[in-house]
Amino acid sequence: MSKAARIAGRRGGSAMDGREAGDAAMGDAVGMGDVMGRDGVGKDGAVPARQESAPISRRRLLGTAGAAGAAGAAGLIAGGAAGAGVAAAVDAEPTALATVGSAHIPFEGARQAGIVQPAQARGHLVAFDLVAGADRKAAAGLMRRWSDAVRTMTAADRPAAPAAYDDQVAYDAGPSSLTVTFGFGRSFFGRTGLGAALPEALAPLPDFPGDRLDAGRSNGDLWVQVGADDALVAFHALRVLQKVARDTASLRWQMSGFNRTPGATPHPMTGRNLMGQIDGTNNPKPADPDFERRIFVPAKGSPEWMAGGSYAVVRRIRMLLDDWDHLPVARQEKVIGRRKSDGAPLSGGTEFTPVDLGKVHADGSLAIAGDAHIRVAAAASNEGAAMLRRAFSYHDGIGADGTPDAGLLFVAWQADPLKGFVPVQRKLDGGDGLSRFLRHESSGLFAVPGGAGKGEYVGQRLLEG
Ligand SMILES: C=CC1=C(C)c2cc3[nH]c(cc4nc(cc5[nH]c(cc1n2)c(C)c5CCC(=O)O)C(CCC(=O)O)=C4C)c(C)c3C=C
Ligand SMILES: [Fe+2]
Repeated sequence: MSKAARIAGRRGGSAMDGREAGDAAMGDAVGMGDVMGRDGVGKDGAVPARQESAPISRRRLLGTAGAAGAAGAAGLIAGGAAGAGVAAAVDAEPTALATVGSAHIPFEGARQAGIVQPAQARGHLVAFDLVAGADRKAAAGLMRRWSDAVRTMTAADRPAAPAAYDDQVAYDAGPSSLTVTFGFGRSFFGRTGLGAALPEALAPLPDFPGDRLDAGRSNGDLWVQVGADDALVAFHALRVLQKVARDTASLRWQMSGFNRTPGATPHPMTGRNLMGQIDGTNNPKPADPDFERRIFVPAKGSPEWMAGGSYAVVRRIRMLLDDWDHLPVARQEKVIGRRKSDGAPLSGGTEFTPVDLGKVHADGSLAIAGDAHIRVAAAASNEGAAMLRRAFSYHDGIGADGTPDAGLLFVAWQADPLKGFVPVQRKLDGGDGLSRFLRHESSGLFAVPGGAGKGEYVGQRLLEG
């Protein structure tokens, strides 16, 4: 193991990065206690940047973050070359770069990782189909091999001897908040003879009139979500999973995305999407009394094997960025219902001020327009329907039409898609001012079971039940 990795490893344990506040608020959700020590909760319900277990002031952490790429790398390289004196200096002056690498999210738990934790800087969404002849037993073997590989890759300490399939791409890096989340698509159940265990909630999503879906990039037998705060760590995890799947499942589609790098902003804040909006503010919060019920299948839920699980709706949503960019900022704000600069609702206040959908101006006009995205999407407009949004942006160059092939890899989590994504998207499809600037290009719905315990694999209750 390299000196850099050892230094990062020593600082590892329960360390976590200085993630954006909105994300952190979400990350403070269920199960975060098993991720790391928690900081206090701010007055807006957001939590400040998480800190290392080693004493390091938040100011210093953030102050070094911007320069971390240069200073941190220089320090680590120097540590490798010049011996103990420099290594001691690196130890005494930890950098934010080392903090990002050593952040560790456990694989094992009642819930799978990658749902309530903040979305990482890098993400890959991938679907696989079982190869011809791969039956339930083969699928169980794959889920065990996948789970064991992820258990190793997400561990705080890397094994001294890498597994045979490990190409060592991420050898020098810490776990970097790596999470891997597994789901089953509707077609999986027919292929494995598990039709009796098919959840009702996996009924195909309705056709929305505005959809422009590419079937080849939609659905799939198995879904894998990889997230990490380091690009090589994320690539490595995906590559290992693909190698491990060989002979049992083949790639159906793959999409790669990104978010802001932890520590890139001078203070923690909710991230922005590629339209420039602060996105994620009004996600359900774990402190909400109905958070659990809305996002996770209850212990006594149906089917039994989905207890502690959730349903992921995955949509590749292209943003028509050239059209959007032509809109003056005031019009853009009207389309969303929030100010672009700071995410404050147009009904007044600051980012986390509750939205007042009833507010009218002196001239009688609505402060938040009738077709504003946050009005049409609000739980209050959809009989309480709610979902946890955890997205990655994507940019795959310029499309055939000469405009950016860019947008949002939108992932919505809920206990029941019929009480989350479906009613909201039905309404957005017809009545959302934002929909003129979006194109839904692919879609998937996946049953994501609860997490694996010690020695277990994800999906064991389904495959061996
Ligand atoms: C079907 C559900 C949703 C889709 C699809 C969707 C796409 C989408 N949204 C944005 C940008 C923003 N969305 C915001 C809020 C928001 N969006 C949804 C649902 C969908 N969005 C909900 C339920 C909410 C919360 C509404 C509320 O109760 O206030 C916001 C505002 C900030 C925030 O609260 O997150 C933005 C900005 C884009 C760009 C997009 C497709 C690419
Ligand atoms: Fe939205």
